[in-house]
Amino acid sequence: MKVKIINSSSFELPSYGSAGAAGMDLRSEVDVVLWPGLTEVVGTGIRIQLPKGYEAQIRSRSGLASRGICVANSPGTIDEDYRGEIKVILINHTNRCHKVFAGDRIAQLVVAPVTRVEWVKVETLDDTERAAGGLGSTGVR
Ligand SMILES: O=c1ccn([C@H]2C[C@H](O)[C@@H](COP(=O)(O)OP(=O)(O)OP(=O)(O)O)O2)c(=O)[nH]1
Ligand SMILES: [Mg+2]
Repeated sequence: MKVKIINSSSFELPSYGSAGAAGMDLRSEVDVVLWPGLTEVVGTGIRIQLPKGYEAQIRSRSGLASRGICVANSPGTIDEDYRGEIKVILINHTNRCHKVFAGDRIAQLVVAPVTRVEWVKVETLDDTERAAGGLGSTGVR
């Protein structure tokens, strides 16, 4: 997949953390402080060109999420036609400041196929057993 490094040539590209990892770990390009309860948009220093028919999802790393540092819009959507810097919207759910240093792995990028549909306007939809039941209609436990 094509990647453009925005600033430094010694920049470490996102990489898979294990042989079977679904996501590549994204690194912060900057030092930044995440204030308690607030979001911060954090640059990763890369621009990418997704293969046709694919999107990328930005997801939290569980190790950080378990300590209250999450991707606010997880999964963030990177469109196939986006050519800007990949940015990670982090939120600090804790009551303390959290420091991110340049090079820290802050999120993960999962590349996934996209399905697109076209609308067909109708008057009725096929019946199902569920019908309009939702929001816990099958029970909560
Ligand atoms: O976490 C994210 C989410 C989005 N983007 C970039 C890539 C994506 O293709 C573009 C638009 O994202 P989205 O469609 O989620 O945001 P929007 O609020 O609908 O903005 P737009 O009007 O630009 O589509 O912003 C990021 O860099 N990080
Ligand atoms: Mg959009």
